[in-house]
Amino acid sequence: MSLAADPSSPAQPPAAVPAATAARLPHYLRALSDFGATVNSQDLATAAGVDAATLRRDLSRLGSYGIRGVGYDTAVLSAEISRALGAELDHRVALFGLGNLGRALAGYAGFAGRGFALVALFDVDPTVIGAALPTAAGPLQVHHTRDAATVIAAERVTIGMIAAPDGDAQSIADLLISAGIKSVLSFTSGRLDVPADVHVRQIDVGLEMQMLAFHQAHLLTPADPAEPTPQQQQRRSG
Ligand SMILES: NC(=O)c1ccc[n+]([C@@H]2O[C@H](COP(=O)([O-])OP(=O)(O)OC[C@H]3O[C@@H](n4cnc5c(N)ncnc54)[C@H](O)[C@@H]3O)[C@@H](O)[C@H]2O)c1
Repeated sequence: MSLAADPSSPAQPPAAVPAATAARLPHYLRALSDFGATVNSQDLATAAGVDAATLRRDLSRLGSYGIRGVGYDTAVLSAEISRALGAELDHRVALFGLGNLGRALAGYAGFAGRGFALVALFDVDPTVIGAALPTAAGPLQVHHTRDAATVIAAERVTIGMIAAPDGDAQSIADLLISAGIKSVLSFTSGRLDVPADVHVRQIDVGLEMQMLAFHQAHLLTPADPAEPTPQQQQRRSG
């Protein structure tokens, strides 16, 4: 009995999946790992933090409809979502910057299960160049950033990850682009100037903290009731 689309069918073209749906797919995939052989849409939606209608609409875009009264086959649905996310592809990642953050990323074991292999490490610090840095997948030699073009080609890197100081991010991005890399994940703050066909995801932790501070400030200081509403202001001035 097939509860979802045949996993041997070809992957959906990315254009068929709206960006908002694509952004929710990793959450569904993570949530699916908490369930047994089948899961109903309400339980999966709750675990993923969305409403059931959104989940059903998102999954229908992948061709997965589930079965009334039974739900979704978790293994089939996981394969379906992984394929839509390109997780079955061999994503080979190069990491630039092996300081506090870079070492933590290199040691994170969670990338491999999602189809990402860390295959190249770069830094400019002479004390680490040539050393074998421990990573989740075993020790990996650190190269100098100036050798990136050669190593990226040899290691068939497809994704560049930047955990170097903010001021070095653009030059590293330029280097990645000239080496043919189209996908960049940067933990630095500040805009990166890249061609239109290069996809940059930026994780600025400081910015995220500021957003939390903003919400916190508004939670703690609710709008002053003495403050006139825009409508009241308009009436007064009118
Ligand atoms: N540590 C954190 O918790 C944290 C959190 C959020 C964001 N960040 C950002 O991540 C980046 C790295 O932070 P960190 O704390 O790991 O810094 P860090 O100073 O500990 O490490 C930076 C590393 O980058 C290397 N480096 C410098 N120029 C380079 C280049 N051209 N190519 C490759 N490597 C180069 C340095 O030699 C060093 O090993 C910064 O942009 C920082 O703002 C850090």
